[in-house]
Amino acid sequence: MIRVVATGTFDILHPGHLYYLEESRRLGDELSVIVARDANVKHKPRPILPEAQRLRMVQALRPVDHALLGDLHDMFRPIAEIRPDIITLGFNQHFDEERLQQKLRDRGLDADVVRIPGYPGSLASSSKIIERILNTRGPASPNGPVGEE
Ligand SMILES: Cc1cc2nc3c(=O)[nH]c(=O)nc-3n(C[C@H](O)[C@H](O)[C@H](O)COP(=O)(O)O)c2cc1C
Ligand SMILES: Nc1ncnc2c1ncn2[C@@H]1O[C@H](COP(=O)(O)OP(=O)(O)OP(=O)(O)O)[C@@H](O)[C@H]1O
Repeated sequence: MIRVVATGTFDILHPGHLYYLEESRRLGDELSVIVARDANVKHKPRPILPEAQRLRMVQALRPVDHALLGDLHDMFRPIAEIRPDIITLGFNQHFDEERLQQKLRDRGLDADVVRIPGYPGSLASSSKIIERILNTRGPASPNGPVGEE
């Protein structure tokens, strides 16, 4: 039984998320997904959707066997509980594979870290979808919010 763990924020789902999770699941027999806590998303604007909603949607995706909210303080705690054989990183996740692998070893965890490539498409990105909404429906757009002068 090969256990795989994937991680991410998953704010506003798109085909890039699905591709990352499908490719992660293909590497093993069981895929667990750790969804980032609202309070821990500090490297970019806070998610639009609250963590419980992001979790519920990830849980419903076909490649996903289990989904859980991450720990608030220690990112290695869920990993220590799941004990995966493989941890996948998405193409734009800001972790260095070797440093992460070393930190895992330091904690007595011997998962392999595998980088999954990107899925093409200008709207395969939560931030690009938000940008498009603002450009096409925001107050300054030609189709700005209905009912506003
Ligand atoms: C091995 C690993 C474990 C993680 N565990 C947690 C966690 O327990 N709690 C959490 O809030 N974020 C955790 N994260 C971070 C997020 O799930 C996510 O990867 C990070 O916020 C980068 O988000 P993005 O790629 O969605 O932008 C973990 C990331 C990795 C690589
Ligand atoms: N187009 C894509 N192709 C492959 N993997 C992707 C793609 N978009 C996101 N992922 C992966 O899905 C996981 C969750 O991504 P995340 O929630 O950061 O979405 P995002 O669309 O990259 O967000 P943002 O645009 O705000 O950076 C990460 O591992 C990320 O690398």
